[in-house]
Amino acid sequence: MNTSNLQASCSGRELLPSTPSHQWTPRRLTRRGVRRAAGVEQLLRRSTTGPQKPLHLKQASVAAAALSTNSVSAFKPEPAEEQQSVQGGGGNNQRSATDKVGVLLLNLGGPDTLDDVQPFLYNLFADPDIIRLPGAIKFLQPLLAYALSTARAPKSAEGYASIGGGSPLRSLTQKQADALTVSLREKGLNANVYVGMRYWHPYTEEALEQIKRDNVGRLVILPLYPQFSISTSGSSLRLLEKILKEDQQLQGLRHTVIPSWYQRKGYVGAMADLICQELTKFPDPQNVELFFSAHGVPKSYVEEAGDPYKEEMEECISLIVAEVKRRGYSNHHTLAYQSRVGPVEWLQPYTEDSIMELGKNGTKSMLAVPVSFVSEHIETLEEIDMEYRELAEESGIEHWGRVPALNTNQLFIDDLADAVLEALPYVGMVAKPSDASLVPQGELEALLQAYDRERRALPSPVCVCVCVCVCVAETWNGRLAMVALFVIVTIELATGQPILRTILELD
Ligand SMILES: C=CC1=C(C)c2cc3[nH]c(cc4nc(cc5[nH]c(cc1n2)c(C)c5CCC(=O)O)C(CCC(=O)O)=C4C)c(C)c3C=C
Ligand SMILES: [Fe+2]
Repeated sequence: MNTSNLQASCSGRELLPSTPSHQWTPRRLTRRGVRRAAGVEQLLRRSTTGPQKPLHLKQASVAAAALSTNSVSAFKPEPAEEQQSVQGGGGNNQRSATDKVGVLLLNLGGPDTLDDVQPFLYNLFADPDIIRLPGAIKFLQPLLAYALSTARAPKSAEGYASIGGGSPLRSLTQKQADALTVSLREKGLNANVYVGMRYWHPYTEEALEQIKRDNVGRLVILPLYPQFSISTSGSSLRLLEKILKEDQQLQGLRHTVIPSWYQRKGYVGAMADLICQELTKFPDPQNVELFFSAHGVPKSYVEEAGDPYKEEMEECISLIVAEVKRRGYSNHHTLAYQSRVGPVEWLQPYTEDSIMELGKNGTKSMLAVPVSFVSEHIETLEEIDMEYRELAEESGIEHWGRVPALNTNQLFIDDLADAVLEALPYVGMVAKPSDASLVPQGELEALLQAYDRERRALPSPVCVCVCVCVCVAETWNGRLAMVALFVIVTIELATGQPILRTILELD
């Protein structure tokens, strides 16, 4: 496919040439294009001034939506090794015709055994996108992560023990990768699919080592989270950015990111299929509450840092509900947020409160629909299937069901394959799909910048609770907090008393 073919197949889009890694300097902008690009800057600048709608990130996903509406037939991949990619004008692109294609699936990871639970939790709490400390005490993060992971490990391990002694995430994600490889091959693309986990094996670093060994030249990066959150896809992309920057060999690797994909027809359709299948198991399918339960994030992520997660989640639910309705079910539905950690406020309503409220108001049948994750994991198998089910029964709900995770659902996997094929022409390029889609798709740094400025304003849940316990002051005194935190952790480590656990209400 040459440039003109590509532009024809992506009608309405202006494609910009590849730029040197991590520099977004669109060179072939039209006058109108320049105005539009300025618009991106304006959006980003606007976003630093306070808690507003995260338009810029919204548009990252609109860009993805625009890509995703491109039918596969518009992009006809050539057979395997003869794949032609776009000659976008950049020097690097000259190599693209026979470059090996890789797909990197990003996911959270989970402990394989009970012994892995504490070190897994350590990795999680050591992530500055999960716990943000003010600059002056950043150096304490490893110590804090150690204290928190040690305090939480027994409770977490109990949960993992109840689902078979470890997380099923590793094997399920590998199965998804295998299924995606097959689906891509059936669609004409011979690609290697890699799994890169954020907090456990196989780590993202391990995946990238393999990518180097395999001499991959074009990489499509696909976080396995349908909706974008700073704490999930954002964290993985930030790590990737760091690795790509530091590794000489990887700097030649051209890539593109699919930031979120909750709006894709295949994903929405597969979710609607599963919901309708489960509804038929109830005595009165039309009178079942559709109870969407999403993993929560601290409220400040959305309201202060501009995380688009809530907005994308709400849009996702409305698309699924509309699809379910098209199939003849007009059931009432609720969206609630689960898996809160620590004492700060998370997105509301909380799942447990909603279940009790619905029960109190006379709901007798409930179908739980997990939506923020596409594999079974501890929060579906333990939290929903055990804890919330029990709570529902205690709240007077007589009929209970749960929609299974998509795992390797064929419609879903084929849709992911289509998403990869549609993204492939954008590898190493910056795409400006339409007036409504201004955020560059091509470079990690450009994508990350879309949230980075606001992320700096992100208050840490831990910072907040330490504030409450130590100084109960209106203003944050960094030095005092640093000393206090250090003292607490030291006393806890010395005495074995769970001071932090008590403060953070981790039980
Ligand atoms: C979209 C999904 C997820 C978001 C958003 C998210 C944010 C988030 N999570 C924590 C803390 C923990 N998460 C834990 C496990 C876990 N989290 C997700 C998904 C999201 N997290 C999954 C799929 C899993 C399970 C992995 C598995 O092994 O099956 C855990 C460990 C388990 C436990 O102890 O409960 C913690 C802790 C925070 C603080 C956060 C946002 C800031
Ligand atoms: Fe989580």
